[in-house]
Amino acid sequence: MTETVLKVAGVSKRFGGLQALSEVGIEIKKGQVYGLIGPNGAGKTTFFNVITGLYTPDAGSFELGGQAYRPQAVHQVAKTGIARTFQNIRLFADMTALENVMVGRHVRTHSGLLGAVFRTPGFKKEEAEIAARAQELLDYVGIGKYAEFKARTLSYGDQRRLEIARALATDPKLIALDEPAAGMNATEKVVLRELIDRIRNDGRTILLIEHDVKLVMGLCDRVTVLDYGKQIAEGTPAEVQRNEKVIEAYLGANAAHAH
Ligand SMILES: Nc1ncnc2c1ncn2[C@@H]1O[C@H](COP(=O)(O)OP(=O)(O)OP(=O)(O)O)[C@@H](O)[C@H]1O
Repeated sequence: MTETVLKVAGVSKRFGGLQALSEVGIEIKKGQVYGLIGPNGAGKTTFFNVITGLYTPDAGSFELGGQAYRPQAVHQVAKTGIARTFQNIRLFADMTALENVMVGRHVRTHSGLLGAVFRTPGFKKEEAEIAARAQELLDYVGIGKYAEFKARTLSYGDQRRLEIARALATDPKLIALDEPAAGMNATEKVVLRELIDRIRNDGRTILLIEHDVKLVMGLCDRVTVLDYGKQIAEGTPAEVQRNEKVIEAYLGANAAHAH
């Protein structure tokens, strides 16, 4: 049996009078790409924010790599082993690409603040190792030649890849990508798809929110569909595509957009 990486059950979250999530649960196996889709406002980002510690849930149980965890704070969740990217890119704009990835790696280092302040030999050795690893990750996502460029000078697609490199730097059990294809052109999307495929084939496990249904259907092993905070379908892409509730939710959303 394949190992379960993330198992969450009964996640609920209310904002005032709005039930943003009602008892949502997913189980992601090692090596899977798991998709989270649904019309605008369905609760996808809220669900991401809950499992990564940005929002406190009203209810829910959480297990990562077979260990219960409480998603209380973003840095704790990162240490537990979930790394994420954001819908609105969050890089250190004036730091270089390499430095941005090095920051991600510091989640797993030991020298600490005093080592950094006094620049101890242990710290310097560790820094050199971190820089080398960061460069490897930049090469891996295909932007190695921009290592010394400031993050803000990179193209949109390259910034998204840089975010992925930074997430990988934490050696996560699960990498959570929040709309990685947003704002990308067709060519960039093809490259992104290849990258996500490669990350999976290298043994990583990925949770993906994505609006581009074609990308999700082509890439994901399993998909959960949310609508108004409720999980209306779960299964393989082929299964959810022919689910009546899913068809209705999307047709309804399209009809709403038309007005
Ligand atoms: N911090 C918040 N305070 C109040 N309401 C919120 C908050 N965050 C989200 N919501 C509401 O919860 C609902 C779900 O929003 P969410 O952003 O999770 O949806 P989504 O599926 O990610 O949508 P999109 O595809 O547009 O990003 C929406 O009605 C939204 O307005």
